[in-house]
Amino acid sequence: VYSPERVHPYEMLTIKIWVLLQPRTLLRGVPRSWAHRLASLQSASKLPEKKLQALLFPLSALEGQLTSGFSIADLQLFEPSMGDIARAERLFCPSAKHKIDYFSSAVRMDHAPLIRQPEVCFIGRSNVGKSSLIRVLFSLAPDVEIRVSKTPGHTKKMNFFTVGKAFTLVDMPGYGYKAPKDFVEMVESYLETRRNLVRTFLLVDGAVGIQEADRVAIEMCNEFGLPFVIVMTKIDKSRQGALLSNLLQVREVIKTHTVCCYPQPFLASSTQYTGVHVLRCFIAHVTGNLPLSGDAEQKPSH
Ligand SMILES: Nc1nc2c(ncn2[C@@H]2O[C@H](COP(=O)(O)OP(=O)(O)OP(=O)(O)O)[C@@H](O)[C@H]2O)c(=O)[nH]1
Ligand SMILES: [Mg+2]
Repeated sequence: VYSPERVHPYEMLTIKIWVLLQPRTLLRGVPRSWAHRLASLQSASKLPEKKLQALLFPLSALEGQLTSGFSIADLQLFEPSMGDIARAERLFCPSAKHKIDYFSSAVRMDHAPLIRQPEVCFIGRSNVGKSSLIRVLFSLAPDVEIRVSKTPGHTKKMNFFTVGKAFTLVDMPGYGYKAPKDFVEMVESYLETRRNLVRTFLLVDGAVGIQEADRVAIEMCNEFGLPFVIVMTKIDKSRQGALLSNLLQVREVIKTHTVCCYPQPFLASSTQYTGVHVLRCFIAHVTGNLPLSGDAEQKPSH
């Protein structure tokens, strides 16, 4: 899995976390050659503390830009420890007993696989970066093929991926511009009827904020009583000022127009890997695969 040519430089962070935290505990059960390779790659992962913090918790990096009267602490509710992050990473790492794989696709609900394990799905406008984010979430399982494209409307079906027996993740076609014709029939009925759906990730472009089509999607989540969470994507492309004002807009919408939305928006960049590790941890947590240690558990997590 960890062939050096295939590992993104920021994925080294995972390795760093693993090796720096309890190597004996965490690497127990990992094949010897693999453990050696991890250790030898560790030297390549010397991220300075501040950069590490910004990479893991991008909200914190915005702290300095905020006006008085508003603090990131009000917003950043999900703060897993490094140990939690490391444990979540293991779930995203395939092994002989824990296969991470594409499972099937569906264009209608009666074609959706009958899987009982907890499920999360990714929705958002076409081109917002759903498939790209899923691809980096699965970067520790490089054999899982996820197609992304510059052209909006690329993902045409609901694509199901299984993460061992732990959970399923669904990549959805986008809404808005170039949405597939059967989008409503496909995605709305999925959201309305899928019993094992434990969390919906609604992706919003960090550079443009919540658009009209997103408001419709939020309304739909409210109507179906779905627990959902907003993820702001492509934050590497967004100017800090724009990102900040869009973040405040998202926060306001969550406060005033949502019923079951997680109060914290997440920030992510699929090219820089920003926010990806914490998202893995959040997914592991909401699918019931990761009881959190310490502080994070005491914070609200509806
Ligand atoms: N700079 C930057 N580009 C991104 C990021 N995420 C996605 N992109 C680009 O945005 C484009 C669309 O990405 P996709 O992941 O295919 O978007 P999608 O939401 O799955 O789109 P549909 O399947 O058409 O609904 C691609 O050209 C990606 O390379 C990001 O975090 N940063
Ligand atoms: Mg897609």
